Amino acid sequence: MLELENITLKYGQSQILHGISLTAKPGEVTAIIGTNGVGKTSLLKAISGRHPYAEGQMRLDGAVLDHPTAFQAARGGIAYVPQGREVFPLMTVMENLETGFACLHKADRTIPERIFDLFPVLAEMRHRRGGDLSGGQQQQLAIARALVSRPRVLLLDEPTEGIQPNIIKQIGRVIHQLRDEGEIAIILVEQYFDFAYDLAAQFYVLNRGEVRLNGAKSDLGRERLLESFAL
Ligand SMILES: Nc1ncnc2c1ncn2[C@@H]1O[C@H](COP(=O)(O)OP(=O)(O)OP(=O)(O)O)[C@@H](O)[C@H]1O
Repeated sequence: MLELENITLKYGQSQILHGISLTAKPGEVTAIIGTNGVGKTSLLKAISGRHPYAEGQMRLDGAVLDHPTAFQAARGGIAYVPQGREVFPLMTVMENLETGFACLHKADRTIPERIFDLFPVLAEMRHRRGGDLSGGQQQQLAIARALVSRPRVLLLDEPTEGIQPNIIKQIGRVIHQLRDEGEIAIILVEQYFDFAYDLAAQFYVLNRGEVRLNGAKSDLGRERLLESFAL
């Protein structure tokens, strides 16, 4: 379980996150929603060590992760699929997947076969260059690369952005499957409300770097979530 307590984050003098507390449990999707610029990506950057949080505490399965670097967060079991995917265009699909090895001990540096069960298209395209894949295929590759490190926490930043509807469905099915296996806590930042609503059990609605509303989907209900999301 990932726990954040009163996390703040600054870019220089400008404070972007103002005391975010959040819990994400294995076997559940926790959605972070909110309009543009409220701090969703910044929160994922804080969790993944891409940008250090200023104050607060982060714990994974009870152990404090004290201002981890990106490497330490990844080694600790936190995998990040960034907005825009960041696939290496000149490297093959296999080489892109192997970049997921960076945080692993040598003995663990294998690509689990199930990656290709989850994303059969990547098996077909394993020798193609990342830059030759469609946007949807690149998104699948970015998720697969994150899974190579066998994470306990998977951070997904707008996985549906700019993706065709049929691939969105496939990505949704994979997230369902990972969720139902019960091993990974999935944190989903998403602007596509129905996609998040279908997958997530817990919601955090951000506004100007603060949690405006949070709770279980079953308690909050669709109308209330939609209303707060739109504000
Ligand atoms: N590297 C940076 N330096 C300075 N300000 C930044 C930086 N990155 C983001 N910001 C600012 O921080 C605020 C929050 O940005 P962030 O990307 O976290 O929001 P978001 O909710 O993910 O938005 P979007 O949905 O558009 O991605 C914005 O005002 C943004 O301009």
